Amino acid sequence: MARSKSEPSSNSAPDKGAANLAALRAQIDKFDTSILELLNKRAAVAAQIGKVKADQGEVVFSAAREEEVIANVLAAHKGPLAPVTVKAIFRELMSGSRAIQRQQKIAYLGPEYSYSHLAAIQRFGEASVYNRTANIAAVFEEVVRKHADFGVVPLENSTDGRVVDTLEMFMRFPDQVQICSEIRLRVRHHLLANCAQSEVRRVYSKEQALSQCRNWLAKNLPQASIHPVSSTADAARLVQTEDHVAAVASREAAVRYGLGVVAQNIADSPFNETRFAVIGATDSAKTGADKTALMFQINHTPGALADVLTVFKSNKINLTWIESFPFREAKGEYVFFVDFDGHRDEPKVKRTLASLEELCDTLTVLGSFPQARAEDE
Ligand SMILES: O=C(O)C(=O)C[C@]1(C(=O)O)C=C[C@@H](O)C=C1
Repeated sequence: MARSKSEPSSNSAPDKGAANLAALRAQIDKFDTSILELLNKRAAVAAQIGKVKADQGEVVFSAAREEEVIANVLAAHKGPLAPVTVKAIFRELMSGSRAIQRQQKIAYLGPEYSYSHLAAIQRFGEASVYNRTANIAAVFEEVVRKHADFGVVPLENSTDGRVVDTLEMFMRFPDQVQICSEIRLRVRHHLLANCAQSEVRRVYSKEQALSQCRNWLAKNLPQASIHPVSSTADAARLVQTEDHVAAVASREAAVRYGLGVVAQNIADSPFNETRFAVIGATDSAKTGADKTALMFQINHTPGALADVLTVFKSNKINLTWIESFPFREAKGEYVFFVDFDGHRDEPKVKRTLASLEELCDTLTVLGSFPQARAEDE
């Protein structure tokens, strides 16, 4: 039968396109097989490293080595993949290596899909086991009792400042945990609901998240009442059970609880980041781009803090964080928390610590650890 003019012939453009697509996909399939083979070869080497570490009584997670791996691959990377993608792939690979060596248990402040949980997943990947706790004290207790290998605790938020519960626990367990890694998590608040924005009558979230979105909520949801709850993830859970309600929470919480993202990035300040500490039994080896965290007390005399700061200045040490915190056991006394650039194994840091020992009533090195990159660095 004669082909009508409108019928595509076998070598028409759509057919060519389909053949092209099939050929390109065949190339991808071939690459995937080669990549998989290489990934499993890498994992087999990681398994051997695991045996060496077990023989030497070394811990599985090496924050310093993981930073080195990421730095190496980013330095060799030429695109077209985005660097964040490369970073995520290699973080996940190392999560898989650790799981082969010995599955790591990570304690975090719950519930699931809280920002602490997201920070923990960012550092430890999908192949770790996560234990959620009801409060920050319990994260420390899990690590101290060795029920968890590591704990993830929030230190400070760019809008709300320090996290009091965490600082208090460092005071309560001064020599029993060490900071081995830090995590910088961009906090992105969204309005989650299963109804239209105009139908929302109540908004739930954690106090801090509500305060970080106060102007947006007043302008865009004037009809809704605001209700603080224990966490952003809990707020998302509540939206599942009530009508005409919304939560301020993460995109991950929307996925977990099957909610729509009604409005994106609703925080009043465009930059919102929380810095977390990873606590464990030991701190981290030197990488060349490290930080050290200290906690100290000084006597109550004029100029005592200035003397301490002079020690940092004369050793050319850059402070990155300082907090004073009232000491519950003695009225009017303060404990200071300081972070600075450098590792406690560097000579100038050793000199600084020796001078501080002389000046301070108590001095605790909370740990040296690699400086965290921002999420998009
Ligand atoms: O180099 C090591 O110590 C390893 O165990 C290997 C490896 C990796 O997969 O590259 C895995 C886990 C460590 O935290 C660091 C790196």
